[in-house]
Amino acid sequence: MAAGVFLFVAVNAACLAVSGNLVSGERSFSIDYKNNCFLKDEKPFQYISGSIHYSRIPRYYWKDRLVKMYMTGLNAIQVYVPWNFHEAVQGVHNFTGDRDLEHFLDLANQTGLLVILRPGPYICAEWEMGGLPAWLLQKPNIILRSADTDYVQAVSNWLAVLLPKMKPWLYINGGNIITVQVENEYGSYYACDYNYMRHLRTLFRFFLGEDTVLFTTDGNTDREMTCGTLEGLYATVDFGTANNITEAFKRQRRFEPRGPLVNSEFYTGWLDHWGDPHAVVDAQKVSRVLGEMLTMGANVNMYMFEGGTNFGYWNGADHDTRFRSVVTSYDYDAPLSEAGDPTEKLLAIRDVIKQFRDIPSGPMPPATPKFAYGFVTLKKVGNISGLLNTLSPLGPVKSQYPLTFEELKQYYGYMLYRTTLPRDLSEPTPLISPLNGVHDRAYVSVNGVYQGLLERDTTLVTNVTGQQGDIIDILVENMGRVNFGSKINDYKGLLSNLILGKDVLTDWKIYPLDIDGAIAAGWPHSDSQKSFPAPQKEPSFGPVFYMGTLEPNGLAWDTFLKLNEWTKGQVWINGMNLGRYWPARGPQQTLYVPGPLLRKNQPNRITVLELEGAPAHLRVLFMDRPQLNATAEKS
Ligand SMILES: CCCCNC(=S)N1C[C@H](O)[C@@H](O)[C@@H](O)[C@H]1CO
Repeated sequence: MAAGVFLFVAVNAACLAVSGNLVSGERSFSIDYKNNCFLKDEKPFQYISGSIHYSRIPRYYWKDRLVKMYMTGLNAIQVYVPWNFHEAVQGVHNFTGDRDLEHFLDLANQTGLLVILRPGPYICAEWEMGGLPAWLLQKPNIILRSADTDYVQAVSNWLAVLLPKMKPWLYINGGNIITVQVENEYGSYYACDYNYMRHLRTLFRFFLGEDTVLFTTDGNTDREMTCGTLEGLYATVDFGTANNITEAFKRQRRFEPRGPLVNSEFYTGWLDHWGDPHAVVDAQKVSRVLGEMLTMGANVNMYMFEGGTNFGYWNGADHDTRFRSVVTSYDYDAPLSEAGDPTEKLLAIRDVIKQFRDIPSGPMPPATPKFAYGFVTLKKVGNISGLLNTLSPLGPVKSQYPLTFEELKQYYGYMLYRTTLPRDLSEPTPLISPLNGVHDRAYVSVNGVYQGLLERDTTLVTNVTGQQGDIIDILVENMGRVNFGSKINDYKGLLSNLILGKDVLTDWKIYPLDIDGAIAAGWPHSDSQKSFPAPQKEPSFGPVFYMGTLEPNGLAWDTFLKLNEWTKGQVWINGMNLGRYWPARGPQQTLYVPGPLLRKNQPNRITVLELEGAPAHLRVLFMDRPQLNATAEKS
């Protein structure tokens, strides 16, 4: 070890065994600024933690993942609380089923895992709008993550519900939550609003008490640490394998001269956007750098340890040079795979942890069984244009100019914008969004015949032909709201007018689409006695629904759905929205299907919305392994 590092380690080495004067049986968790460490019940404590997001794992698999993390030798887990997962509708809170946070905390407690809680209210996390509920955008000029009064009012109301639920779970109150993070990498946000952070500190202190260890996490620059930290909140940093550890912790020391070294997000992998090559991080590098940090006595949380899945519409997006939507899989090349399978990376990490603490004896629980159920051939249900009575039962909202999703109080999924052609268009005529106002993709049909698509930032024109009075349908897809940076106030739909040739399109009928509601109510399978288009096997174009049945075989094992030669769309099985598929763009080629979602002895209902083009064979394939790193050409 280089002399410089040795000196840094010597100076910052975690505290030696000190014994406090704890009243027997009293629990405490605090910071020892003299000896640079955490104290748990007055004894030195170094956490070795991993991030796991309950919102990305079906409830029935929570225990499986937690036990594997415990058997790896972790003594803590780190958990985000996505505000929008629990308050989809303003004022209506849901903590049941897959949202039963207290059950998750209890399972962690039973498993012997402490918890580092990160309730935000903003969490980033490649999660839809960084966890903020989209209904905040109903105030047109709201300044998110600031002292904006409407934002602060909504935040205060939310934390007044969440934090009292969390207080009994604090370690000092008999639970397993040892520390609580305030906001998330606030220093990376443009606002740098100390009044906002001070308000959050007041709220967290009010609801959680004076003894709870509150902290912040920021990325590795001085600006981030300057705007992200606040007196009374312990400043921690995050960095991955590419960073210099000594430099990173020196930056933490500039803001926390004394106290434990903490890397709150040690990146074990990375995220994928549609169209990216699949991100991977070398397992040996991860385990080596982990060992170096633990040797320094640092507290480390590995982000992610178990990534899981962005089911439904929960994926987020980034917007640096352009809008880039995050894929459905949150595998993250993490030590536990998306399906919860231990990887070589996990075993390498376990070998490192063994050098620092006893790890539980006994076998690592195996991967859950996977089954290749094989091919299912679907049949066409119909075009969206022809299904509006089912999908938009309340009918359209009429407006001279387009309205956004938020104005119609529909926050996720798809919306249909309909009007008529203002004149004959015998020649292909450009349809454009001059202000780049298509958020995020628009699929254009005339009289039900698909014409082409528009895409935010990248495809701003498509050609249309038809006759005056023909019906033009524009299906707009919300691809997930930006979760990082200044563009998180990410309105969806047609944000500005569309120009067709020299005409501004007006007099819209706008159809909110409740596809998930219709499918949950049994459509289209419950209509199976109704006649559907003849099952010709022909390629089709534009937004079309298909259905099929995976016949039961007495097994309900994990499986992976591959839509080979399909283009882009959404899948539901037995009413559950599995998320988006886009093999044409990749890198993800399969969707994770959790086994317990399937029925062993009844037909499993498959519904697919293909947005662009389905193959003539109309087949989908259930495989026994994932494929996350290929584009269609290479698959
Ligand atoms: C491409 C920009 C990514 C910005 N997010 C960053 S740096 N990250 C930090 C953030 O705190 C965490 O929630 C995750 O979002 C993580 C990336 O997985």
